Amino acid sequence: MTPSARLSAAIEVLSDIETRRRPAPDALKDWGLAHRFAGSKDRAAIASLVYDCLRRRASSAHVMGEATPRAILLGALALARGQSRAEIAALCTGERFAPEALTAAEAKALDKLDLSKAPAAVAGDFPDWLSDDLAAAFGDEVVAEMTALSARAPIDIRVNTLKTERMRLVPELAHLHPELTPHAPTGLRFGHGDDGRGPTLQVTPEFLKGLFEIQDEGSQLVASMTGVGPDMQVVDLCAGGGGKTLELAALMDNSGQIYATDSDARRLAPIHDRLARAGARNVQVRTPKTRGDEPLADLADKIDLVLVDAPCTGVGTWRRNPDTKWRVRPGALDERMKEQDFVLARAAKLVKRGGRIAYVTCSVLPRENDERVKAFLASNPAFASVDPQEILALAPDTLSERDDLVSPGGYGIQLTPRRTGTDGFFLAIVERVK
Ligand SMILES: C[S@@+](CC[C@H](N)C(=O)[O-])C[C@H]1O[C@@H](n2cnc3c(N)ncnc32)[C@H](O)[C@@H]1O
Repeated sequence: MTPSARLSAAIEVLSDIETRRRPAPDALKDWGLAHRFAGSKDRAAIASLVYDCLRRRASSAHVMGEATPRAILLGALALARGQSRAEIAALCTGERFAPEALTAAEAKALDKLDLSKAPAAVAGDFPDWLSDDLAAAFGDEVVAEMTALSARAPIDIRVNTLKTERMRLVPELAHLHPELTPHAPTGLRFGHGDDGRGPTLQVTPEFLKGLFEIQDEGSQLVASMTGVGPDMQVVDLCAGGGGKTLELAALMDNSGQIYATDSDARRLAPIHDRLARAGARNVQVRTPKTRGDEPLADLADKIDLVLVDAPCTGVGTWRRNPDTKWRVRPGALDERMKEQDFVLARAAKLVKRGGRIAYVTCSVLPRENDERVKAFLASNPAFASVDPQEILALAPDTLSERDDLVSPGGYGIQLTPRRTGTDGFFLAIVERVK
């Protein structure tokens, strides 16, 4: 397919997403099935275009003066990809499979790209109903922060120190052009090609041998800033597929004991293969037998550190999942907050005196972050908040002096794409003092 034909395909997929309110992955899959001539490179390039459009949906519609799929695509080529009006005009020729030529009004809009009068939710590309939450998180910086959260994310990996070292893996992956992550000491970063595709790391022999995991640098950092260390008794209470469990095992150098569980046995299932591949040997997986089963009852009052990698809206991962930002509803936030309170209460039962709970979300919303910690402390007088400065002291040198990372409510640390070049992650630590 020509680059122009890919634009037409992206417009088709966007129309499907808009008119039938479909999740982007489903619409893209259906398009691929209906257009079997399109190769994998075409499909990836079209997906990348569609995701760029979703990243900048509101601002693109604003600069173009209308919210049609075509207008959003044209605006996103300029705003997300930095293409000039002339470059866009050269693709939109109206010939064969190319989109129609630019109208005079479209050409003018692309020359101006005027966002000066756009409200914050439009300029920062987020749903209007989150305006108050995001203003509470970022104040005057909301547009700058949310624009950074609307950009494309790099692909990060965590080198598995149970099997190798970062500088040993670099030459093995040299053909994929890795760079060192700026902060995480065992991370490597990969960029995207011009068509928006990143390297397919999962098929490399190094991945299959368990030498690395795909994990955003922010996720790597928060796990390392929990203060986890060798010989501890640790619970990973919301282990999911085990992304952070694997990192905890590496940080503990396979010593001590990690108990990994999740209320959803299906989400937990892949952890077994991942642990085996990574060579993690200090992890006991506790799978709930029935809904509401407590597979950790024997661990009450025994644990040094409980990691609560809580279910959340995932606002901090919008760079990777731009579709979800237009789909998340207020009811979902309310639901996640209830779950967060529930898992924190569950964690409290496990911690021994002097032990800690590390509360993590991939969100930037104070209602899921500082406010949950505050509510927890109000109903659990045996716990006290650990000073964020103490958490920062556990961070790599590049971050340990960064007072700007303290969260707006003062209970934890907030990473964001703009501040740290990572996904948006929150970490707070509470200690059982009585
Ligand atoms: C952010 S995800 C975990 C991601 C995982 N830690 C990782 O690094 O790959 C949150 C998880 O919390 C789980 N969860 C939700 N409610 C829970 C509860 N009450 N107890 C334990 N896990 C829960 C969800 O099933 C989901 O897998």
